[in-house]
Amino acid sequence: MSKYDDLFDETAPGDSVFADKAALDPLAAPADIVARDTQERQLAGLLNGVHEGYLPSTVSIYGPPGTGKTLTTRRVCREFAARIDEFAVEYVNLKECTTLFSAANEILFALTGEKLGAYEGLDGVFDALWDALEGYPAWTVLLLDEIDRILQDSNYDPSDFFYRLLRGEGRLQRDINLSVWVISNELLEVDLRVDSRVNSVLSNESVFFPPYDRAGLRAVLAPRVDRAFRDGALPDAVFAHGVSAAARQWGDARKAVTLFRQAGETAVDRGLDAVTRACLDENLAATEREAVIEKLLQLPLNHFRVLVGITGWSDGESGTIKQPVTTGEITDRLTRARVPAEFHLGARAVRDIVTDLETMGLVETWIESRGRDGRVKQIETTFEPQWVREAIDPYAEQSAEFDDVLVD
Ligand SMILES: Nc1ncnc2c1ncn2[C@@H]1O[C@H](COP(=O)(O)OP(=O)(O)OP(=O)(O)O)[C@@H](O)[C@H]1O
Repeated sequence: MSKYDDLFDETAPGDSVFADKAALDPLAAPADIVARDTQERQLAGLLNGVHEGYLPSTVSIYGPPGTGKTLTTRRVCREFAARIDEFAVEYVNLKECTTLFSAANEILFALTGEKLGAYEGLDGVFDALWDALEGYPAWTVLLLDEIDRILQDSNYDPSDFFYRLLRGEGRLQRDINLSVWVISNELLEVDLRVDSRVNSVLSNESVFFPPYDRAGLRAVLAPRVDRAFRDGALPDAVFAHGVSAAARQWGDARKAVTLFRQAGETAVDRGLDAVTRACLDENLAATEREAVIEKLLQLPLNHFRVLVGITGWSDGESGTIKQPVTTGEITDRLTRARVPAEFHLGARAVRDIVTDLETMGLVETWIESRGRDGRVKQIETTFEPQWVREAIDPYAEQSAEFDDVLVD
């Protein structure tokens, strides 16, 4: 017997709690969309404008992650297109597009199945877009997902790009009815920091997707866990406990689905025939850690540095990370590293960044009175401070400048 026979034997699902684990894959589209009735109605109302000869130039679909924005909007638009011949919808995910040229090309690809070479430039791609849209039904909705990536383009101004898409010559000349729906975490104008010229051509139409509450998550999860687990492998009380915790912590359907899958895997690892509260609690902590680290990796460099400063002190005896700290301690920690002048952060900049971090929910602050020494601001992370240290390596890997400012 080779070692692989043993390996596969050992990891084979014996008495698994799962009946159909794929039901807990957040990428798998559910048969029905539940708990988003208000949003489905709003979207349908907007689309029905077609019957009156009007679609808004833009619609901002916004809300926190995992609240069903993409799923619901795509589904409602697709169902409408299936019923109305003069209407078409195209969905474009721009997550890989860090330049406006590549974003325009990706849109072109969705419409025509082809991309243009770089030598054609942005003008060439826009011309091709209008050409393609001429062959489209009278009304077209372009759904743009994860558009915030294009803010990174230093060659073009995103506002310009948007202005062209909404008011471009080619579009006006050919009288093309294009409605651009942007899916993102924030309102379109906030997310893209559009200038006043673009702001004046946005339609102010928006559909907000709030985090799911307990009832919402229960509705989303119930049909999935029903399929995913064997009879009796997820007791009602354990299900209710997981739903409440997920609603309290995130209100995010994707994370909630993942939580139940991981809890099931923990039960299998431990040879249990049912998922327990402990299986859920353990994974709640792990999912929380992953979510925080993911958030830390998205932070601008100085914000991340200040967090490194906030968690950069150890308590002498125990060696654990000292919390809370003062603004003075943070600046002190940051200036200890050998940092080139252009990266210096003064006390005032640190204070501003701490305020930002507080708004983002990453730190908490309060004022402590120290008698004759006056009042001192105390700062600590709202999560396990060790997670900042765990984020340092992955942050450094993705940031060319981080090595210059690393606090040693
Ligand atoms: N109302 C719902 N009914 C059924 N499943 C849902 C619902 N909402 C979300 N889900 C599940 O959660 C996953 C994530 O949803 P979706 O991609 O629509 O979120 P999102 O709000 O667009 O998130 P992000 O901002 O992170 O892109 C979906 O693929 C689906 O599995």
